[in-house]
Amino acid sequence: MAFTVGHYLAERLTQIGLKHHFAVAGDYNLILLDQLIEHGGMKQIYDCNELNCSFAAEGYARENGAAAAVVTFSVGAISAMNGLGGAYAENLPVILISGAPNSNDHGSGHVLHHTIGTTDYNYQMEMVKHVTCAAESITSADTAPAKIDHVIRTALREKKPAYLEIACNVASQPCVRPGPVSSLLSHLKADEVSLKAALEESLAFLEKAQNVVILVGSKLRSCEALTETVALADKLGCAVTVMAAAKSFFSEAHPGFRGVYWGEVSSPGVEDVIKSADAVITLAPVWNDYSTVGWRDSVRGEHVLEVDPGRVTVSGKTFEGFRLKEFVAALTERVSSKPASLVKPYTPVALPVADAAKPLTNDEMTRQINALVDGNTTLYAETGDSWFNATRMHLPEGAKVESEMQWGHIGWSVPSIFGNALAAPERQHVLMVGDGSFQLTAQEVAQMVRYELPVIIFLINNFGYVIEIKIHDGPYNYIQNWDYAALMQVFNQGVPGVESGKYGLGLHATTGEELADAIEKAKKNTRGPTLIECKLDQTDCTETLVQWGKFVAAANSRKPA
Ligand SMILES: C/C(NCc1cnc(C)nc1N)=C(/S)[C@H](O)COP(=O)(O)OP(=O)(O)O
Ligand SMILES: [Mg+2]
Repeated sequence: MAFTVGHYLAERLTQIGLKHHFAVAGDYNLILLDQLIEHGGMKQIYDCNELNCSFAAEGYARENGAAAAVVTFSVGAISAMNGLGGAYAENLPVILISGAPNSNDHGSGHVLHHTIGTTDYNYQMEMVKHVTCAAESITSADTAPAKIDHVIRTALREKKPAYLEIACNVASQPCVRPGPVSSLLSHLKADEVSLKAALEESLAFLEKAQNVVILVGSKLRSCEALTETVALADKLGCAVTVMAAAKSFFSEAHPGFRGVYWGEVSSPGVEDVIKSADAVITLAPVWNDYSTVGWRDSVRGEHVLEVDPGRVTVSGKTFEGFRLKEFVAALTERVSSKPASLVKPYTPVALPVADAAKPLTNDEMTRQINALVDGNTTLYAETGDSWFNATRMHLPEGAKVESEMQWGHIGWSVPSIFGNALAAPERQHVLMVGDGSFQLTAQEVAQMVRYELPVIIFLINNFGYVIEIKIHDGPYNYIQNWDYAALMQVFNQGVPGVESGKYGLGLHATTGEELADAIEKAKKNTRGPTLIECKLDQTDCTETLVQWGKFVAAANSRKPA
């Protein structure tokens, strides 16, 4: 078997740790899909559409560190670009690979199908450059290795999505074989002078402080510094708080954990922990309109040691030329203990057990889901009140929470948890998704049925876009109601004569008792997803959402300057 361009790509993707890639077929990518299968290093997983394909890859990258999605030209890739926007916003190295027109067609004046009908097919490359850190077009085998290596190395180094388009007549062309993958995985060497200067300035800043607190931000995972952060917390012996989008990036079982900081809508007592500190170490935060509660609050200023990806700012000076993980490790070496901020004990707020026979409430649903979460659970929180429900949960050691608070594309969670479950089949996957979000990508549950993934889906049916209702109400926030649980009968149709792909389970829960019973059934359904449709009153949402929604609405309605 000749080694081809498609094999080279497959070899590199396998070398960086991919065991799967996601795809939607189209005539521009069929030969490439054959090459990827022929190579044998990864399982090819199919999605219902290219938006879901790109989000499934995003979810895979959350667990696996990187991912790849293969789509057809233009009609496929432009849909997938939405998922790339999400991967860019959430700092995830997803490689989008698009089949592309025959290399002989460029400059030929040919009008091709699936294009916008012009004779210049470059518009896709121009578009995708805005949501990637590297983008290359492969129209010949001899240039393929350098372009493939550049795109993969850049994506891994910058933790951002990247893009390749491969002409449909090139994927099966003979190609040289790749060398060691180490050249794609290496990082730039730190500037020791700058690192040392940043360290000295930071130590002097912390030496003067009494009440030191760490605030963990949402970019910390993509900086690969979660372990280093625990070591710093242990050495300082201080309080550690997390931002909502960084929920689970620091263990809530750690003695220093003190809750979620979110300005005025923080967990009880946490705002005071931050406000009473005379030194806050912020680790890779994102201060956007949502995390600042409508620009009302951020933790910045002279009392803050700002540690960002590749930059430290403290005492009026700024330093760069090293990775966050290198700085945190070096700081841990030299910093002295600062336990003053730990004086107050931390007791998470426990939700009361409701009367099981009464209509189901948001609090009771959240309480029961929290009880289901164990150290082996990955809990997905879709945009909506699910964010606030996840934020108020208390997590056991090892539990993970996935959210998308920067991009905030409703429906993201269904395909993303599908990809995440494929990356970590040994973990329990639990999804909290609202009725409005679910309607955008519901069909990807069929793939969970097909691949027999026992994802437990809490479909929160509060009859509309409640988060939007709280921000600004109008007729546009009300949607057609579905029988969501009944969808499983539709998806269980399976292929006649084929045993697999028929074990989805759909259940309704209108009381605490019904929900408890449904959860027990879901835990026993190991050969397919279980969707539990939780019916809630439309007015039943978290108080935090109501407060936060008001402030965000006020920010949105600022008069033009
Ligand atoms: C419509 C929209 N956001 C606007 C929006 C519209 N389109 C896309 C792709 N992404 C978005 N965030 C949002 S948050 C809805 O309240 C979600 O409704 P649902 O899933 O039902 O959750 P809640 O009821 O808890 O709000
Ligand atoms: Mg809703």
